[in-house]
Amino acid sequence: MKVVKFGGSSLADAGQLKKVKNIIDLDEDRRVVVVSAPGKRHSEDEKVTDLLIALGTSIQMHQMDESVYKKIIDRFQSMTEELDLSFHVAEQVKDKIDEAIELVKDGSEHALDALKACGEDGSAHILSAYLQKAGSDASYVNPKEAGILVRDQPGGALVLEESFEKLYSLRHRNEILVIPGFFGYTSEGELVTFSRGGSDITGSIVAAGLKADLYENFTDVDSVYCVNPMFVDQPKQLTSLTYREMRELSYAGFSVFHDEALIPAFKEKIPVCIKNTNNPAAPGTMIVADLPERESHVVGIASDDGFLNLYVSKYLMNREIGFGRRLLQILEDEEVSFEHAPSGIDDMSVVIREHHLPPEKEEKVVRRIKEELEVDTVLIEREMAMIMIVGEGMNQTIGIASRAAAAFREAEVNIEMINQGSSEVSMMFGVKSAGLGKAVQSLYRTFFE
Ligand SMILES: Nc1ncnc2c1ncn2[C@@H]1O[C@H](COP(=O)(O)OP(=O)(O)O)[C@@H](O)[C@H]1O
Ligand SMILES: N[C@@H](CC(=O)OP(=O)(O)O)C(=O)O
Repeated sequence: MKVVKFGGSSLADAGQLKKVKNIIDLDEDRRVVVVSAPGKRHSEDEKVTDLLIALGTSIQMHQMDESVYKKIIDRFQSMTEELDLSFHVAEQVKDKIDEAIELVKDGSEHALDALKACGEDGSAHILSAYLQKAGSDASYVNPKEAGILVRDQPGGALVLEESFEKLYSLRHRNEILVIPGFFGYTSEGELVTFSRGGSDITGSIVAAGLKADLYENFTDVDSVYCVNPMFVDQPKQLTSLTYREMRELSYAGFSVFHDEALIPAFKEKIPVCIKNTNNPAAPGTMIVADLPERESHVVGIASDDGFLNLYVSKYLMNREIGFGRRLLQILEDEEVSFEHAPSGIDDMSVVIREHHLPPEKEEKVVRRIKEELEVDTVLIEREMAMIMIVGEGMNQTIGIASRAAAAFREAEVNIEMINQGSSEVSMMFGVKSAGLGKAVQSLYRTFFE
């Protein structure tokens, strides 16, 4: 049995839904389908999830944006009309959106998540109705009925272990099951969404729970490329990757697959295949537990910007037991999560995503570090980018760091920070955001051309 997930780009309009149906029809093992909210139809378009968030925010500010509401309703309505579905389907989707709007107006804690989830829920209602109309035995299955139980963390749900056993009982159902992605329910019955892009997580949880033979993730590219196609035209396609490589690459910027989505599939050793809805015949990228040793140890270069470096120095820091713990404790107290923390003899850097330390928090964090740790210097450098080169066996291979350093030199980009060691499959470089594109292109030439 295969669990198939279709991303927002695969559900953007009626034409895309027809392709989705054809893909399901092509393989009778594709019995469980997880769907995202309608995504962008063209580069200037808006994702339904973004529209729902904008709508929810406007309601919270007591100025419901009617034009956004209309855009959302129109998106779903035009799909149901083009697919020639009963008007009841569009009504059902609209009723759920209206119900969630009332919750936001009442100011209830989980209301924004309930509204955000309407995109995926609408897609699932429409796809299941469309499959039924075409004569398939298909049902809509709500994540509550499926048994997707999560920890109560609005916008950042984490799956609970008991979900997997409950999901297994879905194996007894013979029809095609269509499950909306992106959300689950707490044990108290509250709807909570995963982080953005979280339908990939639902797909992985469902595949793990059902002990599927394969988790197919359909998107809008033929494969995972060795570098974000935003930086390099037609980069090399990757036919296979290990779970560890893909997790590092997606965490560091390969947005094609959510980094948290690897873990459930990995635990059950379910292979993941990334495929293209617009070209389903292409083999895609397989993500598996182990691979035979490859000729080139670097398989991918991921990158992301929007980081800052919190730099702290203090003479004889190396002699002060507990310094690192106390620095990180201040960040924990102020609810600031960090990404990396490379250290020297008398100094330490903490790399943080910029949005986790907004200027209003920065002032307090810096003051506490100065007062409580009595440091010599504390500096915050914003507009930083991180580049991660990834590959199994890379860290046992001599010369990778020197080739990377030469690539940075050729691009005339200064390396602000290097971190290698903790992860056996990656090496991280910090650079100023302005040099990111040039550095990634130069690394691509060095390792892939
Ligand atoms: N290394 C990469 N390989 C392939 N695609 C990538 C990579 N890095 C970023 N992407 C982007 O990810 C996009 C697909 O992810 P996403 O937009 O979330 O799709 P979906 O709508 O299917 O969920 C691609 O169109 C591409 O622009
Ligand atoms: N619709 C949600 C969840 C998701 O997974 O979407 P997509 O498949 O379009 O990345 C979001 O935009 O975050």
